[in-house]
Amino acid sequence: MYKITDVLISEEEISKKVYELAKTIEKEYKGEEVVFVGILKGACVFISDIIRKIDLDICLDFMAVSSYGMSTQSSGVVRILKDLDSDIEGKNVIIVEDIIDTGLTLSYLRENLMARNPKSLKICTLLDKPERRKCDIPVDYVGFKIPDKFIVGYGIDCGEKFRNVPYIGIVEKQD
Ligand SMILES: O=P(O)(O)OC[C@H]1O[C@H](OP(=O)(O)OP(=O)(O)O)[C@H](O)[C@@H]1O
Ligand code: HPA
Repeated sequence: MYKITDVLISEEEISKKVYELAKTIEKEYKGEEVVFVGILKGACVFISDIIRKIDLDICLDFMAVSSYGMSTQSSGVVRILKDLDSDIEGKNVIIVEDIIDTGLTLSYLRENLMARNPKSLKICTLLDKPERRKCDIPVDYVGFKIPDKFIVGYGIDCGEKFRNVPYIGIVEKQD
């Protein structure tokens, strides 16, 4: 059984960072349309919060992928469970992720979306765990760099639990 043993990032810190990221993106895309692609399920809370702070013409779309299943280890195999509803050819696209860990999910998604010929493709993640990276991936907007701990909350799960926790917590296995 997994339990939250510590708070890593508080609700207030998240909210401040989400606002900062939103304003950076808003400035960089002034006068342009942007398609925000949320990666389900983990990014559902982050994308809902960030788009409401961005004053631009935006479209919202989602992809659902899974590489962790019910475990705390990436399977390394990324499965698309739901594809985009819209065509992104010629569009500015920002992939919105909750966390980059090994980088395998984003590396697969980036290649997959680049093949659809967007005008531009950038990556925005709330959390980045650089110590665990298995492949190089350019990340344009990062909220927090975090240590190599398994974390949950703010949309992020462990075995489908803890997504509704409003802060980022560290989980550990308890007997
Ligand atoms: O960098 P990586 O090691 O590939 O890990 C990052 C991915 O893992 C999590 O998704 P998960 O497969 O757990 O699905 P979920 O978002 O539905 O929880 C997370 O939301 C990222 O998409
Ligand atoms: O630390 C994590 N927690 C939950 N899901 C994850 N997927 C990749 N890393 C993590």
